[in-house]
Amino acid sequence: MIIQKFGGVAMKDEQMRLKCINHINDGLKEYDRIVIVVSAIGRFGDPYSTDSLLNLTDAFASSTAASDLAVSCGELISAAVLSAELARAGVANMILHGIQAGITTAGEFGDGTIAHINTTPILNSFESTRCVIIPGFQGVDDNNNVMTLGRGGSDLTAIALAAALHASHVEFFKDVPGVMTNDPHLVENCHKLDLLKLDDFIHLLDCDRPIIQKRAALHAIKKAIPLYIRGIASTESGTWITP
Ligand SMILES: Nc1ncnc2c1ncn2[C@@H]1O[C@H](COP(=O)(O)OP(=O)(O)O)[C@@H](O)[C@H]1O
Ligand SMILES: N[C@@H](CC(=O)OP(=O)(O)O)C(=O)O
Repeated sequence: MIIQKFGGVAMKDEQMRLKCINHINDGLKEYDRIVIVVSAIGRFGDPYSTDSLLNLTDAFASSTAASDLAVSCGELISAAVLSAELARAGVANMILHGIQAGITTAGEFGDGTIAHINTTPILNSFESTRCVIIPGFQGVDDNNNVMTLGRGGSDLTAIALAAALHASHVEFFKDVPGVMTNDPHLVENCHKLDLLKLDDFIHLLDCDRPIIQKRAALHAIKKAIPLYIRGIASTESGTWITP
């Protein structure tokens, strides 16, 4: 089993999602079961992106629980869109969301942590499909309230699921060909790294827009989960990050 994570940029429009579907089909050729973790579609300004949902009303400042419920819908919409487009492409799949996904959170609304993952619903789903989609960035707390995991939290969803399900690794699909020596959108003449240790990777995440969420990478270190970061639009090999 592998986990494939598609972020907001990979999911941003139908053309990009066709690339996601190709990567999912490639994954299904090689692995018997795939868990797909998706983030909300697009970035600020796109209607169902996390930032757009966060800005629906200033009143969210008065209820972080209400804010989390609204913002979590971005990942639900994204999961539903990908599920339908996969089905249209002939790829059988199933979505597990909310309480169905078995992800229990703790902590504060807007910045929760994953306290526990009950893998039974996902494992049961694999009896009828090889492809399970989980909306990232969220879980439900002990009172069944939806709670989000902090910005970039779909990365944590993906890595925590890999640990709980004993997946072989997590694949991330990005708008860059892999992990570079620096953020290529900020620094010229960076080059791609082929192989990296998690302990060295963590130092590349102390920036405004890290390639994956630092909290997620720390979880990968704790649980010894290999990561593979590659370009959504390229066939060239990406970066392996190993424990
Ligand atoms: N060392 C790095 N190598 C490559 N990209 C980096 C690096 N550091 C930061 N980035 C940034 O990470 C971005 C990809 O992450 P992000 O946009 O969060 O993806 P996603 O949509 O999957 O969440 C790149 O566009 C790049 O600007
Ligand atoms: N959509 C959430 C969670 C996330 O991880 O998104 P992305 O994978 O697009 O960075 C956010 O913007 O914070």
